[in-house]
Amino acid sequence: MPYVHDTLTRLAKSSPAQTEFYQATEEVLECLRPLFERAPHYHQHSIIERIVEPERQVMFRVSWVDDAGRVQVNKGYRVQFNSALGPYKGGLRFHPSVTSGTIKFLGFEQIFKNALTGLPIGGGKGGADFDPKGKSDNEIMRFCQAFMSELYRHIGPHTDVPAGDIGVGGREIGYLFGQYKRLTGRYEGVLTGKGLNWGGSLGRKEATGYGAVYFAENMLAAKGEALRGKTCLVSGAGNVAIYTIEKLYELGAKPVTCSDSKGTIHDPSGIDLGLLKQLKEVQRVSLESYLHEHPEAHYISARDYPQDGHAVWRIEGEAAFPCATQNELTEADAKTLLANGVTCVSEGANMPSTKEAVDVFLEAKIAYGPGKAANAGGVATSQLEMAQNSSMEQWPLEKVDQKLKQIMADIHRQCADTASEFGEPDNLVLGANIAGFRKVADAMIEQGVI
Ligand SMILES: NC(=O)C1=CN([C@@H]2O[C@H](COP(=O)(O)OP(=O)(O)OC[C@H]3O[C@@H](n4cnc5c(N)ncnc54)[C@H](OP(=O)(O)O)[C@@H]3O)[C@@H](O)[C@H]2O)C=CC1
Ligand SMILES: N=C(CCC(=O)O)C(=O)O
Repeated sequence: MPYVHDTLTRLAKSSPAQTEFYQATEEVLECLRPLFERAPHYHQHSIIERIVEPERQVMFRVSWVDDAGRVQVNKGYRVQFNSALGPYKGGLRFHPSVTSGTIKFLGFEQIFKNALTGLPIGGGKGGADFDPKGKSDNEIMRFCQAFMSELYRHIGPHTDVPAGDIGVGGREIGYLFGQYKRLTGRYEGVLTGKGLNWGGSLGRKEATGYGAVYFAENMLAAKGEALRGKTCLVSGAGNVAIYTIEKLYELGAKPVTCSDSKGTIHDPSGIDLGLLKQLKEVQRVSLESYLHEHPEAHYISARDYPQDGHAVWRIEGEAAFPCATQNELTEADAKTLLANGVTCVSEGANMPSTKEAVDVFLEAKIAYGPGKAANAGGVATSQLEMAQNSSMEQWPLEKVDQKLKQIMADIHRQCADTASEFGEPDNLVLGANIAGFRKVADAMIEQGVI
């Protein structure tokens, strides 16, 4: 299929440093080969040449003053990747590792993730190389105000609606929203993840983690199994990890790990969720403090991680939920997980498994849910927040959670049905990529060459 090969070759040449973006596009395009053999019209419309190019990207300087009175400068980004299905929708990531390539990979994944939700939202993403760690609330506020002082020109409730991601939680959304309102004079649903008493949706904070667990439950149900009684491995200790752990407990599973950039906690009796929330949502401290209350737990410092992987995946468990960051789960980790008896992996993070790790999971035909399907509960509930904002309502939590459960079941069904349609019933990566792509590509064709 020269079409796919030529596009990938051109991408590799045009953006050699954007390895994560290339990784994300290579996975999708390789999955599309059987589709293009059945439906050559996508080639005639040059769809993949178009879909791998963002409709728009902005990069901007963010200057702000720290508490010591020093001027700081950061790079800000927003990629408005594809609006065939609706206004651009995707998070903002504040992390020192953010580059334009990071934002492009996240924005590209978002296109197909948002398509799978069945909701009218396109794909976008943004962020900055700003490190929130160790910053005072006032410094976070001044950075968010400076960041939004440029971003507001490019977003709106019917144009582009950002939300949270790594380093951007409720606090940051509040400061961003306040600055948007000050600059535009408009109170509107331009950000999601807002405060519950000023336009936020009940259930949004929990949605990504809850959704990843619902997706795992759907995958296991298809195999006549369930999470109840299973020992579960979770990475990360932020928004997605915390609420993944919360829902695992609710379904009768036992999450025994969590991790941050400094190390991993393994608590064989089960992670103390209340303590984890206190450490991470209130005190914003390292996981090492977990030991003060639970000296019987084990702490593995990041300095002692295996060379070829991460400590969390070397611990015994039955189901794994990577909820930290991209490429956190290597081929060696995947092989160890399988050897330890893991039969279910549901990705809360975006692209947490390396290509080689994905191949190991697919080869083993375990219940493997790729991030663009398994972690779509966050963006789906963000769209539910947009719907509430536009009708000036706030729905009860039960209604939001019921919709979330149904959306995750629908996503699983689409992925499973499409995988079977193309002869690989256990390959939800294939199913997710083809099902998401078809929706976007068909809309692009109907909307003309733009
Ligand atoms: N928030 C959302 O709505 C959604 C988020 N996601 C994805 O989920 C993942 C987690 O996001 P979220 O929970 O929101 O972010 P948070 O900032 O709340 O938490 C991120 C967690 O991952 C850890 N982490 C981040 N980067 C690294 C790294 N390079 N090495 C080791 N640990 C790391 C952080 O540790 P530390 O604090 O030490 O840096 C922290 O514990 C990301 O991949 C994100 O893109 C996907 C869908 C929706
Ligand atoms: N960070 C998110 C959430 C995006 C959103 O809620 O608009 C993601 O889907 O990766």
